[in-house]
Amino acid sequence: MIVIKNISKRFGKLQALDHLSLQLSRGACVALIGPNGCGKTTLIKSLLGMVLPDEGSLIFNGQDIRHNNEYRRQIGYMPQIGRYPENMTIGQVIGMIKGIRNSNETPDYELYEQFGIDRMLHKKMRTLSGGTTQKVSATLAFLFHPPVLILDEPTAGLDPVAAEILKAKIADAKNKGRLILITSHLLSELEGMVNQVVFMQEGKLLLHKDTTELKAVTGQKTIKEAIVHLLKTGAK
Ligand SMILES: Nc1ncnc2c1ncn2[C@@H]1O[C@H](COP(=O)(O)OP(=O)(O)OP(=O)(O)O)[C@@H](O)[C@H]1O
Repeated sequence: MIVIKNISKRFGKLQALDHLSLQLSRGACVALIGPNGCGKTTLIKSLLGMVLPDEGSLIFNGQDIRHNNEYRRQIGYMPQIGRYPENMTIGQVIGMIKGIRNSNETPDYELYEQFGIDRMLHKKMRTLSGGTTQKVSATLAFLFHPPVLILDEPTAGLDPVAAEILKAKIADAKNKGRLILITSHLLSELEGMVNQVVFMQEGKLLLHKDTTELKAVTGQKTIKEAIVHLLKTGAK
């Protein structure tokens, strides 16, 4: 579904992505992990067309994304920090996004209902807490039934009840065969949610493995233990 071929991106002297290749298929729920500054967000932004790689190509459903903007309609994106027009209310933001989308399809209002967004529609974006902004971002990411979801630290800042609601929604999307890419530093949160791990370091892909295989080759029980083991032994 997504084929990343040998992409590199420099910011001045800094090599944020370094000849990275990766294939992601439908039904995969992938944890994108690695130390701060290793290039995870740059990779995500490249997939979204927000960062232009210096070299390499990104193929979405067989088409190079440079020649086709339409592919973006198929991706639901939840940014780490959602930025919205601050004087608009939640209701106006949701209405605006639906207007831009201009689709006859019935939106997915499950998160909207579960997060109680209907009771907060009048609130201005600038007055929202970080967690409420995250709820709006999550609602928008899932609103149009996207076959691909890119979630940047999705549960960071959410209260435990909201985090469980979102995790159940991610599990449901996974069961429906969507492709889901999640970045998180909370490795224990990813346990039971993801079925593949992509580990990046200094802009390079260090490993891409099924979670069962990762645990088997490292002899560890959890993703967290397996990654710590790999980092200590330097093995791949
Ligand atoms: N627009 C930019 N201009 C200059 N440098 C940038 C820019 N965007 C990212 N970088 C640099 O590229 C490197 C990779 O950043 P990126 O945000 O992709 O890392 P990350 O893995 O998402 O980090 P974190 O885990 O902290 O979110 C960092 O050193 C960052 O400072």
